[in-house]
Amino acid sequence: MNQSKEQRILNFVLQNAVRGDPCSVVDAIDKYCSQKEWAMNVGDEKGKILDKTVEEANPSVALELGTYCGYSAVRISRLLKAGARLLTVEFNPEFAAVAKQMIEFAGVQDKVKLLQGPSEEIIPQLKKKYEVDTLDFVFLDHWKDRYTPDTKLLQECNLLRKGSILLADNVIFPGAPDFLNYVRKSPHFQCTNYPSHLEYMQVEDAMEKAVFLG
Ligand SMILES: Cc1ccc(Cc2cc(O)c(O)c(C(=O)NC/C=C/[C@H]3O[C@@H](n4cnc5c(N)ncnc54)[C@H](O)[C@@H]3O)c2)cc1
Ligand SMILES: [Mg+2]
Repeated sequence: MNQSKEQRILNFVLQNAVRGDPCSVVDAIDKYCSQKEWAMNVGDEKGKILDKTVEEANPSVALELGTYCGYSAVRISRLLKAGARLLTVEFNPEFAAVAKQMIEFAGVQDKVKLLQGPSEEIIPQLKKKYEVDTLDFVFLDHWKDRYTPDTKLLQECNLLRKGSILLADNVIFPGAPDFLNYVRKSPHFQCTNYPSHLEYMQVEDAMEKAVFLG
């Protein structure tokens, strides 16, 4: 059975990155996906915006929606302080299997918990099953039409506190117009837009930061 693109990306990392070195894993994925096969990782240009936002949040508990191959899970977790953790949600079993190996190779498995399943089912379980009180940082990078319902779900489940930072990828391309409309119109969020480009391309894209005001 021939390999998937995601397995080819993982193999390139296993052969070209340094075990236990998250930066070398991130660089290897960017190298492969910019030179060989495009893939929907957040990439290095938007990755730098992600880094700055994670450093601003300095989260004890972070959530990622849409693990895919684990690029941003490795990128985020390499910046977490001792004892902090990232919960990352992925419902495609093939992608979850690749991401699990990516996370272990990078050596960040003690900081990252990969939750396999749909975000709409997992979010309501975070408090009781995963011992979350509130989330300090949330990275949204899953199906774009899930950004708004899942943001509302995070609010309904009391998972956000004053100062919780949401960061959404792709608000220009592929676009998340209803999400932008929702957070920018809501009195509960203070929003900032960060223009950038689609990963590995010269296409306009942007990230949106939405700070929960309580
Ligand atoms: C053809 C084409 C390709 C790429 C683009 C440009 C482009 C650029 C980008 O940066 C992109 O992030 C995207 C994009 O579509 N991302 C969707 C990412 C989904 C991942 O998350 C998983 N997932 C999706 N919904 C859920 C859910 N509820 N619960 C749990 N996991 C979920 C999936 O299983 C995937 O692992 C697209 C435009 C057009
Ligand atoms: Mg994306």
